[in-house]
Amino acid sequence: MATPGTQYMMQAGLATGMSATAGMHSPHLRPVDPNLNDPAHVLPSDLVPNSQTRMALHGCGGQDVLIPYLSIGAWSWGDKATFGYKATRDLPKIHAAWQKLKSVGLTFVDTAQAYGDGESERICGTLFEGMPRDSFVVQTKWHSTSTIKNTIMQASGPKMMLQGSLDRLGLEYVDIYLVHGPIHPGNISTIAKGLAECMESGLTRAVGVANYSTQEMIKMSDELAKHGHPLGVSQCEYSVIRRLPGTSGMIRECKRRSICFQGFASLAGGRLSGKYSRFNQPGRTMRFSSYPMHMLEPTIAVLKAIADKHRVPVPAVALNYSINKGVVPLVGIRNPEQADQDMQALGWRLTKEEIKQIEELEKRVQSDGEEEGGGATAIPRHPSLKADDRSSTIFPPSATHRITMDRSKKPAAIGVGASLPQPTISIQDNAISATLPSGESVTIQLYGATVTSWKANGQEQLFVSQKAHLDGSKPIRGGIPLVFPVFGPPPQNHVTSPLPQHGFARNSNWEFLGKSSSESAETAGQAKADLAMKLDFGLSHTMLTEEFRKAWPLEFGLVYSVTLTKDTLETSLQVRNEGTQNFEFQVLMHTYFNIENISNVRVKGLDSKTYVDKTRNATSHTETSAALAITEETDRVYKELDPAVPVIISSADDDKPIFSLTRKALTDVVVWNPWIEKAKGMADFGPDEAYQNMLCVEAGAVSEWQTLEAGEAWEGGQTIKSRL
Ligand SMILES: O=P(O)(O)OC[C@H]1O[C@H](O)[C@H](O)[C@@H](O)[C@@H]1O
Repeated sequence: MATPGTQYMMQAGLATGMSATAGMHSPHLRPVDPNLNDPAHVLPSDLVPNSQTRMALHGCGGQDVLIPYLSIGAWSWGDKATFGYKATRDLPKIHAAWQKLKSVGLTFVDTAQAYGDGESERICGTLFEGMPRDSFVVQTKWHSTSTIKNTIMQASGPKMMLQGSLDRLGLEYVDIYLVHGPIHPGNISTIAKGLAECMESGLTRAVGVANYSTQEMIKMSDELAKHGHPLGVSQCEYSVIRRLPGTSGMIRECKRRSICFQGFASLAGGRLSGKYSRFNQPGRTMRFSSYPMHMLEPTIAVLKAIADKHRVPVPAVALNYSINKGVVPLVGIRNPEQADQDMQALGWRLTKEEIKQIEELEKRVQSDGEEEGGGATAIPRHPSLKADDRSSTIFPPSATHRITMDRSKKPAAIGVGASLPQPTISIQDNAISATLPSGESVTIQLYGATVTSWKANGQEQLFVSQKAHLDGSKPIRGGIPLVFPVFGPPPQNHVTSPLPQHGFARNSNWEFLGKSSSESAETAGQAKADLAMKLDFGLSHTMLTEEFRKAWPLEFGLVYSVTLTKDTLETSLQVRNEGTQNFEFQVLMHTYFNIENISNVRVKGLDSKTYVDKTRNATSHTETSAALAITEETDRVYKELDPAVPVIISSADDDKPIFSLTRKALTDVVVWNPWIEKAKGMADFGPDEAYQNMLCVEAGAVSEWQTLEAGEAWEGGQTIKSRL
């Protein structure tokens, strides 16, 4: 079985505006530097592929997989969330389209475990029935997200999941098996091992990657080579209006390594099919390259003029362009009419002048922040896997990138499911907000991945200073700043010495990696699947400012997950060492709790614990109070706590708990209140008396250093319950 809800994950990625080649999608134009244009990878000029022509793609044991120059995209088959699939209406049309395609020899289907939660693969199975096995080529994809299954299975994940795909397809082997995105829990060498096993056990003839950056693709190619296997395919978004894999050199690198480059969303979600206009916009779920149609009018006019000249339909011109550029285009086909149009992409070639005409236009339509072609919408990249030049797609190019969605064009919060009330997510001013149907909500700034609001029971649970800077100029005073890789002022003569207080995580721009609603339910215990939402954020060394990178020149990947359930807020951090040397770090979740009055709360669960009192020259003491009252400046690091035993902020009046805090792998708890003088002294703290309305109880691993070996990962987190 495919993981239930994966289609909603994919849909959520689309709904949040993530784009296939530029992370968050913006309709703002930003021309591509024409000097980046690299024609070196074009299809040899003497080759005019028709529907019978085959390309050799490198597979296991020196055997080639022969594929047509055009692939049929099967995402829409069975997918309700994005394509509104209805079996009674759509299945007969798919079968009719298949008959047409089959009759001309176009029998190369691209599907995935995630499409329609496995339904696409099942439909493919019905198409292949009775066909000789060598008369079609099927490519499917391992849904490589960090699910519990994938995490536990590591290298055996791909094979195990491929078995499920084969069951749905009704086949003994697939021709090509791709990793759907670089978001797998294991590192690339682990996944390469898994892919090698898939080939060696005869379950697939070739393997490939989708949505990888060039560097990741190279790494996978090198890792597979260690097992004696080639990387056969690299797949990213590519179309007339999204040529980044070409301009960035990715396709050239594919050519150099004899990797078949495939481009998905070849018609930009139907925008290049000629059937839409500014008066007839495509549906909101068609979010690949979702430029407003009026912006594409000049492009479509040129495509149309060329189409008329060659007496072919507009989509055939767009697809022919991809083929000319050395790309095997994938095109979603749902009915015989589309099959008819798209198959006309073959058997002729655009002239050089026509290509130039299209490219002149294309330069005007490129979107913001784009680099090269990895990172699909549905499968955002995993920062811990980044080992390169940030030349990927989900991570925009500049370390100071922001979501720059035009507010007027920005989608409102969009439900991610169809029937039951579902959580919603929205994007506002560089922040992601999630709201549960029951009303609880959370907001996370991309700056620092700082949680700045958590509303439960109709009340704000977190304190944020009225003078806090939310513009990225300073760490945010309030909410839950994340402290990494050093707590407090860094020690002298240490690798962290050049860093500012509390490190760089709270003052770096993070990437939103996507959401899931099914996984979080398991971690949240009682919460139902549709009543929990997990939002993932990523930061890797390549995303740091130059200054931070210099100050801490280690290769790392962080994934910070914020999970909202009806009763809890959970934050957890995964730290991965992506380099070749060990490193040390400290981490802390610096939660500012919103309280009515400091004199009316007590902190419990610290009794008999040793603490370092930072207000008394960092001397050590033992806590004697079972219910600690805060009556002065307090700055203590309590050590060696059992993470499973809650630290509780309770009411002094009736002893009732207000917040409880349990932890995972975080054995220290810092209690901090600046009190009167310090509060006045902090420029970003206000109003002065607000010290009475906040208390920081911070879960961390700060009294010692955590050592992380090369290639290893560490994970820790906290779960907060409020107004119990
Ligand atoms: O002002 P910041 O750098 O945000 O630090 C705020 C506080 O964080 C922690 O609670 C430390 O224990 C305190 O010593 C520090 O004053």
